[in-house]
Amino acid sequence: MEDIGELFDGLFADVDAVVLFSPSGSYFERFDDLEETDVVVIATENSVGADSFVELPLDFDEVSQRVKFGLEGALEQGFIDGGDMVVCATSVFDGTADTVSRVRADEDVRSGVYDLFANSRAEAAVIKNVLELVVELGKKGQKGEPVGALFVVGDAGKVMNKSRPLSYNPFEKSHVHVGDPIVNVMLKEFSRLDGAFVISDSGKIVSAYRYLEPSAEGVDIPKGLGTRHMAAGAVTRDTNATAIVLSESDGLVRAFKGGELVLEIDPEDY
Ligand SMILES: Nc1ncnc2c1ncn2[C@@H]1O[C@H](COP(=O)(O)OP(=O)(O)OP(=O)(O)O)[C@@H](O)[C@H]1O
Ligand SMILES: [Mn+2]
Repeated sequence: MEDIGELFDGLFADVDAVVLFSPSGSYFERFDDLEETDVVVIATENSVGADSFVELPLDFDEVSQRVKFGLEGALEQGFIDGGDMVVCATSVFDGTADTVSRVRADEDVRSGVYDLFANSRAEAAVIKNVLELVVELGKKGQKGEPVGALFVVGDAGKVMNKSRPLSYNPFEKSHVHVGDPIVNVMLKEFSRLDGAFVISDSGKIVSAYRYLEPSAEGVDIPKGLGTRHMAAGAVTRDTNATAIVLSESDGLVRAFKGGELVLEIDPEDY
């Protein structure tokens, strides 16, 4: 009779690399001297001191997103090669490695989500701060009401040139940055009004209430999304900005880069 290990042998056959998501130190050490198989660690911090390390900007709740982010990062940093067979160990339940996925790291896994953090014009921490703010706004709404919001992050000069004010800019001449708790309260308050927020590469709030007027020619966003999302997609094709959008109608948070939808998350999962 076969034992369970043999039955699952196929999962581990011909593996080029093992990817460990947020491993404990002792768990990591057991893998570290594997022969012929590379070990890559993906976590918010490299607390185990791995040589091959990809930084996770947030704990993706959905495993497929976590794995995509990790594999894109590992490909980008050259820890694995396109076409490699990879086994990922991650946690779905209580923080210990309880789930294994076998994935081929080809171009199909590239959704652009790693690229969003690592290769946006804006600093990765700024993207992360905006994403956190938008997720929080999506969870709680504003005064209990669902609210929509559009943040255009990075390449602010060009974004300002492709937009016009809908009202006076409350951030005119101020030097405040996203991520500051008081500023985040203000941003949430202003999100009830129309238009987009424009944020610089370093996180400075350049403007609220901007009406974006990018050329939407050739922008291909999923059907069913309205003008806010169209403007978000289009402005990221017309400039080097990244757009992060909270939908008032379906409550999801989406990010666009290079004219494409690269991330879609449900704030309730975070
Ligand atoms: N070009 C634009 N620039 C800035 N803001 C815009 C633009 N177009 C729409 N918006 C904002 O988006 C809001 C919602 O518009 P609309 O319902 O068409 O978008 P949507 O993509 O369906 O978004 P939602 O899912 O939040 O409803 C508008 O009230 C406006 O504040
Ligand atoms: Mn709408």
